[in-house]
Amino acid sequence: MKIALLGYGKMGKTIEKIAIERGHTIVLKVDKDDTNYDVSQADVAIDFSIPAAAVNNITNCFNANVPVVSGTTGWLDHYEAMVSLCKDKKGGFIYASNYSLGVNLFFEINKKLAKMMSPVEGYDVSMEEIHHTEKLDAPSGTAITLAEGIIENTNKNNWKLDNGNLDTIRITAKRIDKVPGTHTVTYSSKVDDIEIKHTAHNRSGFALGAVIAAEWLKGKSGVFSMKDVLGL
Ligand SMILES: NC(=O)C1=CN([C@@H]2O[C@H](COP(=O)(O)OP(=O)(O)OC[C@H]3O[C@@H](n4cnc5c(N)ncnc54)[C@H](OP(=O)(O)O)[C@@H]3O)[C@@H](O)[C@H]2O)C=CC1
Ligand SMILES: O=C(O)C1=N[C@H](C(=O)O)C[C@H](O)C1
Repeated sequence: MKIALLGYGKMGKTIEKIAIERGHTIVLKVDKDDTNYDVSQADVAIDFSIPAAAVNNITNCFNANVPVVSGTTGWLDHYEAMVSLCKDKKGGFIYASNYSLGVNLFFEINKKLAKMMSPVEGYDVSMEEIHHTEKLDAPSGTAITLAEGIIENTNKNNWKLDNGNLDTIRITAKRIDKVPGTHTVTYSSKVDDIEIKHTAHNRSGFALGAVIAAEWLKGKSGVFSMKDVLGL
């Protein structure tokens, strides 16, 4: 399969390695200030760039009729606009805040735990995410997905960074050199804590998931999620 890499930083380079190991060819690498590229030669594009570039890169893929796997976080105010554009152009689109199999299982555990905790009195839910110091967005996309999973299944109606009250989920974002990504959801009462935690040891899980998503998306049109790819 011919893959275009939109964004060639830490993730772009890890994805390249795994894609080549799985027999794919990288036909295009796009990095900073490279806005006049031609993606049409690719079977699938994979965007892991920066929040300010994601919308333009995804739009270019729809215009060139190339399905796109979007991993960049921090641009989700424009998600519905990209879904509409995808439908108008009959494109193929997957966005996931986190492509790793482990985190996608963790998302499901999080929703089940939220459902169990919802009727139980005396517990307050909060979240912590820890990432490397180069990360541009906070809270992480993964933390937002976890918060949405809790909101769907409890009486919490929003999340807040570094703040929270009875109705909201407090998310704390920490930046520590080199940390690939750690997410902890804690239900705290006066007598105990219940915690679930996912720790990424490196970026390979994210990258493998993105390549598997690209293999799955090739030749498809529509808007999909990692639940579709993994059959969860
Ligand atoms: N969904 C998931 O599973 C995961 C998502 N991510 C997300 O992926 C994104 C990238 O992460 P990471 O690789 O660690 O970040 P990096 O900063 O290492 O890489 C981003 C790259 O994009 C480049 N870039 C800047 N402008 C553009 C542009 N217009 N078009 C294409 N590329 C551009 C940057 O260049 P320069 O440095 O020169 O500005 C940089 O090389 C982040 O949003 C991160 O949150 C990360 C891991 C997993
Ligand atoms: O920027 C990162 O590194 C990561 N970003 C994603 C996010 O915002 O959730 C996924 C992963 O945690 C690594």
